[in-house]
Amino acid sequence: ATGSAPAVPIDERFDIAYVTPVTIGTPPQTLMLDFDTGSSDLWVFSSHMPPFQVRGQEIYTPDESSTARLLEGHTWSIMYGDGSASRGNVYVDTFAVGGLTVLNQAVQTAQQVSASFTSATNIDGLVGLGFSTLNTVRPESQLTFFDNAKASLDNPVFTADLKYMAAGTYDFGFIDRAKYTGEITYVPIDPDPGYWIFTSSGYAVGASSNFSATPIIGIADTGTSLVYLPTAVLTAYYRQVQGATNSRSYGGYVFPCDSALPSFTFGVGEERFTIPASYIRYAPVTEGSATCFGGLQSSSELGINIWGDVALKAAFVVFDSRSPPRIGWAKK
Ligand SMILES: Cc1c(C=O)c(-c2nnc3c4c(C[n+]5cc6c(C)n(C)c(C)c6c(Cl)n5)n(C)c(C)c4cnn23)c(C)n1C
Repeated sequence: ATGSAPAVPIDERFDIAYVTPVTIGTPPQTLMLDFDTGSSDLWVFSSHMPPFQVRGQEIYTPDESSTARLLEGHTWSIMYGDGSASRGNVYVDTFAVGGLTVLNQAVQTAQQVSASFTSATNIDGLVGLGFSTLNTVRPESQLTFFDNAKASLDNPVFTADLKYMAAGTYDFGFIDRAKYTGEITYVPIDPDPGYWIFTSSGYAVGASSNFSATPIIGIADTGTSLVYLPTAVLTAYYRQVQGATNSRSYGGYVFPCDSALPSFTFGVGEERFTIPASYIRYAPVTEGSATCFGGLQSSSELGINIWGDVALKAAFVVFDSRSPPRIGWAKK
């Protein structure tokens, strides 16, 4: 089996997050979920939430699904890198995305979500595509939809073709030759931490003329908007940007929106991927401001580097869960 589904930006002005249509239950209930390689819980806004926490999101109502079964005594609770959080109980039900159907998928129903989820009116929940070891359901952790689907897929892979200010695609079980050019460069993944962790071979500010061959260990994370890199890399980049400062009040590097920006190049093995300046001129710090927030930010407080959507949009990325798992990057 194979599947293919769109990854649609939730906001038409900036690439904040991408959502993908899925159906859950019988008859099918359609929700728009954020497919996130940085986590491993499939959770949804649900009829178990207090109504004031729901602001326009679609909700999953297990009582209206003839195939929903409560997973007695199981609960979950998750906190994300931006401090947002959610928790609740667990059902198993039929889950379908892009022509793929998984029977008895663990669907984590929210009972509580933090304010930032309530205000994200276009996100009805998340689908974790990380390794199932990260799943937070207790007492027995659950498998991701991809792990449940894997045996029936033509190949144990999924690919991300995210786009700047446009709908991209998640493909499952196959690698679409029409979505990339040249060859795919594969590098090993360390699955132990549960993330898609790989080592980038280095970076260059601007085109890859002055490439600095320094290993950068980071996670490929479709659920994170920006790129978080070591301070040394960031100072090298923002040194080239007129008026750039690391603002405590805005919580990161900002610069005048009309400043000239270099592109940013990162290495995967011998291959070089360039993030255009337009992706790094991420968004005005507030509506209409002449100060812009950078798409490259510091990972110094995070303990891990994160290649979020700003980087993933610059490539076609293959998440290959053969043994041992590996990640592939190609130009497009
Ligand atoms: C260590 C880390 C992150 C690691 O993941 C991270 C981050 N970056 N985007 C997101 C997340 C998103 C994507 N996302 C980003 C958004 C931004 C930047 N803004 C202004 C809004 C309104 C957003 C929404 Cl609704 N959604 N979602 C849906 C969730 C649950 C996220 C959790 N963390 N997160 C941050 C900000 N930091 C510091």
